[in-house]
Amino acid sequence: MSETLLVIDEGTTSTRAMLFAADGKCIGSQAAELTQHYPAPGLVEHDAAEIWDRTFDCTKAMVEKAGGADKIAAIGITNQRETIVFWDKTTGEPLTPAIVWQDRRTAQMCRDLKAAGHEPTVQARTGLLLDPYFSGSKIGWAMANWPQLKEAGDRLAVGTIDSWLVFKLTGGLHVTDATNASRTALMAIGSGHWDDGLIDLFDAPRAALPEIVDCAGKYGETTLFGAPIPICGMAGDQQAATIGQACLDPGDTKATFGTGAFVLTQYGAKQPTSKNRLLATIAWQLGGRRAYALEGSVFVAGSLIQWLRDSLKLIATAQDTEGLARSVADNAGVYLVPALSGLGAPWWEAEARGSISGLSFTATRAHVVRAALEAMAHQAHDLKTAFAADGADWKTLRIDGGMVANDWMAQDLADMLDLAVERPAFAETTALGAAMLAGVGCGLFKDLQAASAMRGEIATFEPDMMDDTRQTRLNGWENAVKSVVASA
Ligand SMILES: Nc1ncnc2c1ncn2[C@@H]1O[C@H](COP(=O)(O)OP(=O)(O)O)[C@@H](O)[C@H]1O
Ligand SMILES: O=P(O)(O)OC[C@H](O)CO
Repeated sequence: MSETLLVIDEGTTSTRAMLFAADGKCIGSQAAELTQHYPAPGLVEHDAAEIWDRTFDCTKAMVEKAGGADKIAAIGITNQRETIVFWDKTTGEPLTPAIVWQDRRTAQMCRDLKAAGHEPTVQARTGLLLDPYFSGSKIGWAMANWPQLKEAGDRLAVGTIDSWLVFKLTGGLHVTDATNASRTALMAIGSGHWDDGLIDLFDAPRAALPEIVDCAGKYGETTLFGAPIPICGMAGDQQAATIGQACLDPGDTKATFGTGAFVLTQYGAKQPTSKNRLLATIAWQLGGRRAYALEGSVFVAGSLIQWLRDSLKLIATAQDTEGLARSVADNAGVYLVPALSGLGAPWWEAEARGSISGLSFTATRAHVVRAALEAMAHQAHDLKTAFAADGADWKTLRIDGGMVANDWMAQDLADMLDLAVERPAFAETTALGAAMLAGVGCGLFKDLQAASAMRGEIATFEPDMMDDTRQTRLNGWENAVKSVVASA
């Protein structure tokens, strides 16, 4: 049997296909950018047809690189979560733009549902909060505002990106994995089934929803690339990174700094309940058994660096941030609160907007850029406090994502969190986690523990900061957050 695993990693800003050997070595990668559509302030859309076309091209390139479809043991899929696609089951064509996880169009709907007292029920059943981030309100909004969806009748299919890609790859299979389903606000995470009460609350079309399946197994196969290739692994990208970082034991914690930043602490078989506005989510489901995680979702991380580059033109490339941060001794009192699309955990203030404060004539471009990078550790510190209050103390933090190539930022995280921060030499942990799941699903590995041998070398950043320096920073951050968040 071939031991090569092909991963499709469909992220917010790009889609890629990668090839992995069973020892975790990455033997090929092909990526393509995705167009971000911003039709109005707060609205973010993708073209699902473009997502499929780019994904198909990247996958085809990797099948060719492997030497043909028969050289591939299995496909694993991982994806941006919560983003919702509507398509026609008979034509396989999207019926509307995809509404992206960052989209805030349902802020009012969520406020109204909250005012009507629904949040405690939503939180108890789904582990989530009433926020436009999750798919449920997006689905309800689309059903009410895009008439072609009701007109499609029983031809209508709804799903997150995993569902959409599996449908296209297999030519009709309509499934979603439990981790992606756990982000819709329509699934009861205790049972792993769609919840009729939540479906009614958001006015979602029950018959158009996919079947919920495990994160590993033989779901179906694709014949689009010559010989059939089985699809054997599926998980949302943050859950896949949790697996790729081998966070398999309760307490193990990872933080991914990509477009946003997402911290997940492995919780084991018991469903967590947060009293500190963190999320309870499914880490994976295997053999019908669920492992849970506590999650802190931060909406703006790498996108802040892109904004400094593209809108403020303070830097030419994201890499420039490291040299600029190092070029000054401290932040000169400048703090940046990156609430450019509201604040996520632990504040959940959809209406909050960003700030740069503490400016004096001493402040330079380097101080503002440094303040932007420091904001990552400040946000992580807020999460660490919230996780600890929920009984989940971090012992170390395993980091990944595009931003952590920045050594200065990795060290600042260790310093501000006062924790050892571990960075794998191979940073594509999301894809690695999907490869591990596909390996389990096709029988290459007996379980995730065995698959975790795919994880490679780790570099450790040890904390090296005086307590009073850390405290000064935290005080400055707290004041800056208070000025943009009513509840702080
Ligand atoms: N050296 C760097 N320092 C800071 N940020 C960086 C650096 N390199 C890349 N980034 C940021 O990382 C992000 C890309 O990370 P990635 O994990 O690929 O994102 P996603 O999976 O969300 O599309 C970009 O927003 C970019 O600005
Ligand atoms: O595509 P990413 O890596 O920014 O991840 C997006 C998250 O899944 C949103 O919840």
